[in-house]
Amino acid sequence: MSSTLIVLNLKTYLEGTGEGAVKVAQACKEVADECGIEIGVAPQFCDIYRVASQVDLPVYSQSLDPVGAGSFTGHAFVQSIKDAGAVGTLINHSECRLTLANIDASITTARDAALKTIVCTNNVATSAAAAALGPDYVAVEPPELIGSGIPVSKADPGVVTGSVDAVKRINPAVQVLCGAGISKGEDLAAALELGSVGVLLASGIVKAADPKVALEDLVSKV
Ligand SMILES: O=C[C@H](O)COP(=O)(O)O
Repeated sequence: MSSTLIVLNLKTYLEGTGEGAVKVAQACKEVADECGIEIGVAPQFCDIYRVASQVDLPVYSQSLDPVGAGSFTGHAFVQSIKDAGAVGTLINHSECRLTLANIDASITTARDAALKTIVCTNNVATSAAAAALGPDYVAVEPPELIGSGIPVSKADPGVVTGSVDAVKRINPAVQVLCGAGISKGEDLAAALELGSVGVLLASGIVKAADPKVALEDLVSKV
């Protein structure tokens, strides 16, 4: 496996009782095995167990709450997420924003449970701030490009290179992903050329007529 990472966020695109998530995860696994690039998937909370127990690939939670065991209602508890089979979590996705203090607490909560952390950011300044908190990855995604089909690597390359430079300066152990509008092989290739180690993406693959064909295109130029 290369050190490139692709994380496919299923958001709330798929209805049903998890069969759709398993099917897309299976496509991710097959393409990952074919191309040697790590591909993870972030399903709905209630699908984590089903996906992780049926498909051998890295499963991420779409978020978590920094609460422990006990008197907490309506929260995404880290131990349940981990026991369901997740290996990591997104934090502060632009569709699930947190305060700085909660980002910090979520990273600590995930790290204490040995879950990998991907903190989403919206610009260079927030990428720098996130890097200071020491997650495994910062994923920079300009919100206006999310779901647009216009790839960040083409529309706003500066936010990727700026985030890579800022993160490297502040905490070289943190790796940078980028996302928003990524769907094609040329988008992933450009993202890597800009210095990121991979991509966080969703609609271009999940909404494709055939997600496996879309994934094969995505990895075709690296
Ligand atoms: O989590 C994924 C990002 O929000 C990107 O979404 P998108 O690929 O649909 O633009």
